[in-house]
Amino acid sequence: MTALIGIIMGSSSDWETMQHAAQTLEHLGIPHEVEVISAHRTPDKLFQYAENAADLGLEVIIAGAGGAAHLPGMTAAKTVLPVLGVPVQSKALNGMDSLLSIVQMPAGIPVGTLAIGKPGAINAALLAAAIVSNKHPQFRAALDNYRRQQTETVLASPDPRQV
Ligand SMILES: Nc1c(C(=O)O)ncn1[C@@H]1O[C@H](COP(=O)(O)O)[C@@H](O)[C@H]1O
Repeated sequence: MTALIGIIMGSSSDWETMQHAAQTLEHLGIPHEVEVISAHRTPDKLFQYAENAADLGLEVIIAGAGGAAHLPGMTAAKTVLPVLGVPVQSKALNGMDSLLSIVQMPAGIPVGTLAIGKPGAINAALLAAAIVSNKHPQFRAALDNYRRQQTETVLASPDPRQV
């Protein structure tokens, strides 16, 4: 099966965060691809990627970027595929800049914005998995299993006063 989910990020320095999206999809067994693409530094590559994404079989795009994080919004401007934005934690402003520049899209061009950093990257993958499961229900079992394991881990956790 070709990749159903595309993970893109503004810089290879975002990989530390975005690897958690890739690892989550790996764990769920959902075909995905990863690329570094920047709306600022490689605008032509971004336009080409977003315009061709649906034809190449992608069903959801996860876009992570930090600082002036225009990548998710510009991707959404060039495709009607669902775009999930992950604000990468920036050094200067702790990711508030990333968050606000991704979440405050004008009406008409939606980006589903997740939390800053690793939790956002993991949840973007889980949400993308839920979206593709509508068309590919075989992945739903993996999602159910992920939830079950999580619940079991919490229920099995020791009394925090003894740790
Ligand atoms: N926000 C964007 C975009 C974009 O939105 O197109 N391209 C790169 N960047 C961000 O710049 C930060 C610093 O990048 P470098 O580490 O390469 O200097 C990264 O978090 C990246 O996502």
